[in-house]
Amino acid sequence: MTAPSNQSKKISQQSISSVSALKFFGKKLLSSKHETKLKKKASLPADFHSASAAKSGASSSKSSSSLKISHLSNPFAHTTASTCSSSGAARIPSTPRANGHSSTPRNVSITKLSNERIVYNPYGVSTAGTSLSSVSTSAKKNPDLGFYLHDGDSNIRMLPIPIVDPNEYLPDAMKEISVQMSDNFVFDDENKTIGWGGSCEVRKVRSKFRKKDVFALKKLNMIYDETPEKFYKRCSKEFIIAKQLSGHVHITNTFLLVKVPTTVYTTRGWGFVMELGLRDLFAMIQRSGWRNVALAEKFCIFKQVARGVKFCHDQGIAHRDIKPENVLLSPDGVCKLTDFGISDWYHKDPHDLTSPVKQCAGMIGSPPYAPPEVMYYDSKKHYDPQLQQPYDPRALDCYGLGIILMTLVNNTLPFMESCSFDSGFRDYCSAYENFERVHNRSFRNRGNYRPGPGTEYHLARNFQSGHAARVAWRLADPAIVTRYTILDLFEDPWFQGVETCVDDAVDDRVTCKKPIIKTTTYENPRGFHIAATTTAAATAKPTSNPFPIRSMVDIAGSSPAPATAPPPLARSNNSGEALFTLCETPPRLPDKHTLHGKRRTASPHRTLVHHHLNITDSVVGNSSSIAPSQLLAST
Ligand SMILES: Nc1ncnc2c1ncn2[C@@H]1O[C@H](COP(=O)(O)OP(=O)(O)OP(=O)(O)O)[C@@H](O)[C@H]1O
Repeated sequence: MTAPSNQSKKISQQSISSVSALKFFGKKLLSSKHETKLKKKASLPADFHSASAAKSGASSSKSSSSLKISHLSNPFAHTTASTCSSSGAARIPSTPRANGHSSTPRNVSITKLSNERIVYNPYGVSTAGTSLSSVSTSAKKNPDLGFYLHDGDSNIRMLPIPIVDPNEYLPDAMKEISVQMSDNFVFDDENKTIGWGGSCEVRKVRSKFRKKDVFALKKLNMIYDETPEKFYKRCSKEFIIAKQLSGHVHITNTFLLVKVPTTVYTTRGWGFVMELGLRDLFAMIQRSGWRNVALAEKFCIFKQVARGVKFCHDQGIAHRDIKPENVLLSPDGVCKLTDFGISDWYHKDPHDLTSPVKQCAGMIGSPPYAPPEVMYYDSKKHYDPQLQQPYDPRALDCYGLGIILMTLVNNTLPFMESCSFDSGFRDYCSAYENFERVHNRSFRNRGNYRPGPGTEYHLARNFQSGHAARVAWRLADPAIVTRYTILDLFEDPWFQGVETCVDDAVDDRVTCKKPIIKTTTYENPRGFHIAATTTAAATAKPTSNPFPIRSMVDIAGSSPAPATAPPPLARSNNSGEALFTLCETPPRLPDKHTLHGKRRTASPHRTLVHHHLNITDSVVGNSSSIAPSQLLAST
């Protein structure tokens, strides 16, 4: 791996000799309409790419690099408008929601909320002097959440007590009988952060009832001026999408949305209990040994990621932040998409997959993987507003796939940004047009499967196959109208012929270990804990749900019910006898019944033997418990 201190010399606009910078430049884009505050707090110098490159390697954790977009200001506002802008302003739900529900006082509060700006701060602290550059390198590497504990300062981003019950924000089908993390899980003794991102910290948690069952807890943090209400909406939307997609072999399973208590490990808030990934794809590519990985294995990884993207699109969801950091490798070596923080339903009516596609506007995604139509919204570039046209969010995912394929094969990013200010991108565009003009005039035509560019083209040189190069270039077509769609990709004969070591027909719900849920604790208005024993009968979803029946979109677009309204979910056994007992501390419950305690079945769906994990191990050493971000920090 390239040493961080050398990176500034090696990274140039034209070529990047190491993907170590990738994480740094893989920052999420900020909506141009919401960048005023960020400019003040996290402005990057004009010579950012060259001058900051050295720092980038040293601070390559996601938390130091990512600039979360501000479209999350009203993430649940699904309107009938054709534009699903990434900017909060464009997402004000002034029009009725697609489900036709009329305005309620809740809508009023949403409208008010959506006028507030969210500006991303990787550390969740919104002090006037805070900027990315002002955060110490050590803090970037290992953000210490200890300072969140100082609740007296209004700038400190800590959720007010009481933390809202996640069930209040979830559709009925996703409500859980247990929402307290500590009911069923304990933090791993290792006390290590295994990953972090713009608004989260990921730690290992263990089942209280079967210690060898380890999961990831993605503890979610508030960002900048985010209100608790916005926080809850943003996080529940991410959870709903992640949960909707769970069960596919190439999607990281997200099991529960839970309340996390303040402990020595972290501060109170919400968190996702997820399937634990071994490391992310970025951590693999970043290692020097990646260069020796056989092309067949790289193509296999690419195909797995593409299957994950296709599944998202088939479900009516655009991921919108496809990049190697958001691909986790399972302990079995299976590639799984994660991080649905800026994903969205892309149909006008999310429930109707035949309804028209919602167009997006604004900057979404992460620069090396974000296509030109997105980069036009970068206000710093001062593009003609005429170029800022609404775009199909699925095309963003396809472009990201193309850049991932180029990166996997070339062992480096093709260029920093897909815009005319980047000479590497300009060269790529020239090469693209040249190839089309000189070698294959119908290159961009649908159904043209003649070989793509060959060794004479810089960004096709290492493919060793004109067909593989064709797929990469067609996905990363700078022109959105001719770019491969996910269906085009799956029809491509070369892509179809790529062998994978994973059978995507396997239902991950069968193979993936799910957490055991045995204890349920609620706080009643008198402050007592109400602990419930889950029995076989109680494992069924509640029939007498105290929450009104609301659709996913309904919940997403509305404020939570008033704190006093919903009583805890009632449970009863077969005879109708209540299973709740009042006690001051939750009792330990007998290890008899489980909610999700299916045993993992046999093998991890291998059809062909590849060695992703062996490669990783040989490349990174015996580090199965080390998170990608730690690897980055330690190199
Ligand atoms: N289930 C998991 N198992 C293991 N590691 C994980 C898991 N989820 C996330 N990570 C690690 O934590 C990192 C951050 O997670 P994630 O991308 O979900 O956070 P985020 O805040 O949404 O990031 P971003 O800054 O891109 O928005 C990932 O890149 C990965 O390395």
